[in-house]
Amino acid sequence: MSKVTVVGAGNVGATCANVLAFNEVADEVVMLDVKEGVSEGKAMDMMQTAQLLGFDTTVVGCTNDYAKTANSDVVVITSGIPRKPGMTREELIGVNAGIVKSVAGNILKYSPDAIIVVISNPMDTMTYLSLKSLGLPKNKIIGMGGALDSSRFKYFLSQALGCNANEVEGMVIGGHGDTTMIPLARFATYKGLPVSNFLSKEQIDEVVKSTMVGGATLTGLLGTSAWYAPGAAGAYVVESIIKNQKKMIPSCVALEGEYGQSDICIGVPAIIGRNGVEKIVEIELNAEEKELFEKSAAAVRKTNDVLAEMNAI
Ligand SMILES: NC(=O)c1ccc[n+]([C@@H]2O[C@H](COP(=O)([O-])OP(=O)(O)OC[C@H]3O[C@@H](n4cnc5c(N)ncnc54)[C@H](O)[C@@H]3O)[C@@H](O)[C@H]2O)c1
Ligand SMILES: O=C(O)C[C@H](O)C(=O)O
Repeated sequence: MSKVTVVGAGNVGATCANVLAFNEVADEVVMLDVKEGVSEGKAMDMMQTAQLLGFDTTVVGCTNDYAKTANSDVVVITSGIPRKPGMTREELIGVNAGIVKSVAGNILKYSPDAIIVVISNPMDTMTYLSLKSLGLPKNKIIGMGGALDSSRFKYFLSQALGCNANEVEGMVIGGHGDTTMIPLARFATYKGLPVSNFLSKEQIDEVVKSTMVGGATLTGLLGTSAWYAPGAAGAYVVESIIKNQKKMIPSCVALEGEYGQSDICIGVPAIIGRNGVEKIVEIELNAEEKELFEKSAAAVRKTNDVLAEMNAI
């Protein structure tokens, strides 16, 4: 019997729960929100698709009732405010730090063994906050950003290549921010061949730029931030945990010396399985990529420093 809780039944949380149910990733999916009746309503709506779509997962909604989340194997935290056009993710820290900290504490009371997947923004800092405030082993806290950013990278590459996105491989590491993401173009491939065989430097630079502001572009179009790919990316990480798939997923994890960094949570390739972060994969970065990674880590640290100023850690 596997159980996943999604906290925050807004755009991202409900989409994540829907994908988890549709793909029968877990036997039970619980959605929890502070808004009276919203989780219950969305859960009922999803359950009314079960016969149409043919899934057997049970979806349960609740209003702030953490007892219903008890003994979850994985808990996904999406609670908090999204940005509006023109804002950065970092500007959300003032409101979201308090929400994420209290949610994470409540979750731990009922599911002490759960693996926690943090989605709320600014995600790298919210992951660091969860790690520091919960005192859990570092393998149990995973920030989701790299799965989404890599998916966007592959999308933009496929558009430039004029090919099927499923034939493209690529990874984005670093922070989940408009200026901190590092799409690793040097390692990106189309059918196993370096994309530089097919695209000019200018085209690749354009893809990198579009990827980095992928979230901001959608926020401009939608008036709030995106949810289909973010929700699906959250479910993709959860599936690798629940089914012990041990996929290599660029994820925000605690570093202790890897990539020359310590006391930080930031995006690097990691093997994600039943124990959460099973292994951090160290890839050989060149001088330019190393410099970008150091700059990205410095920016993430600067946002983490705000947590102390707020007395959140
Ligand atoms: N890491 C990523 O890749 C990524 C991707 C997309 C969105 N996000 C972030 O995810 C968060 C949610 O985005 P969204 O579009 O779903 O927003 P949303 O406003 O649609 O949903 C957020 C939900 O959280 C709920 N909530 C607020 N406080 C709560 C609490 N204490 N307990 C439980 N629920 C609470 C709200 O009632 C709301 O329903 C934002 O911070 C956004 O920036 C991150
Ligand atoms: O862009 C945002 O603020 C939401 C999210 O981090 C995203 O990348 O879609």
